[in-house]
Amino acid sequence: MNAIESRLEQRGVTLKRFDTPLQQAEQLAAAVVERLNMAIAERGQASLALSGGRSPVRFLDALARQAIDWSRVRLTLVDERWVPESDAQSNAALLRSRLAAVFPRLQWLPLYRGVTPAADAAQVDAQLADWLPLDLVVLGMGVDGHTASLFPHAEGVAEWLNGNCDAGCVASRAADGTPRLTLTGRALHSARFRLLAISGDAKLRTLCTAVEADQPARWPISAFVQAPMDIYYCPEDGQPDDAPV
Ligand SMILES: O=C1O[C@H](COP(=O)(O)O)[C@@H](O)[C@H](O)[C@H]1O
Repeated sequence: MNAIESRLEQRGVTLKRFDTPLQQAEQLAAAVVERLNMAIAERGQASLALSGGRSPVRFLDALARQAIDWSRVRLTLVDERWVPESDAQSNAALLRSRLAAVFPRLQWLPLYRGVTPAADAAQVDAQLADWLPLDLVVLGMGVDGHTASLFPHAEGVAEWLNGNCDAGCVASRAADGTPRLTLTGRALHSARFRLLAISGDAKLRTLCTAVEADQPARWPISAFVQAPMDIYYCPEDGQPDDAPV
């Protein structure tokens, strides 16, 4: 076992390595469905929060192929760019297009509402309260160590990373200052299970640094790398040909 695996083991987290992006995507989709089916069997429905960005395309395509009672699944995002779905940056648009085969059957809670970032976050927060604890959260991570839209050293981030944060959804900003909406520690820590998907050497190095440093305000991902969580890692960061750029 190498250094990162043993560090993660101390936190009760398992790192699963995959040789190809396709294997990683398919195994991640299978793990999601297993968790959703467990929740449906126990409580009659399942709640899921997914990440956006560039990385999840293959995973979303694999998820859309899964046979599960999608009408019992409540879906939201862990974060959103404050843009309408017509914008290429929209995480909601990514989910709607890659999950097109199952999307009409899901119960969908969008983050962007088009009022103001703060008003949208307050509206989502009120609706999300009924969904907590989420059954499953699938996180991604940027090379800078951000996860969801919880960015290093952002104003408010130390509080938002905390499980006792007042709100489950807040208005945040990306490193370039653009407005975002993000779930906070209140929603992400209380999830019954978390999966983290990362690809490429650079992200694995970030994860190692984040876990080693354990300074959540600098490396927001480190706040969530704790049980219950599995990490799905592939050294290759390949996107399918039809992935949005
Ligand atoms: O801004 C975002 O970044 C992270 C990582 O995105 P990726 O493009 O490197 O995959 C993502 O998890 C988050 O949902 C997204 O809005």
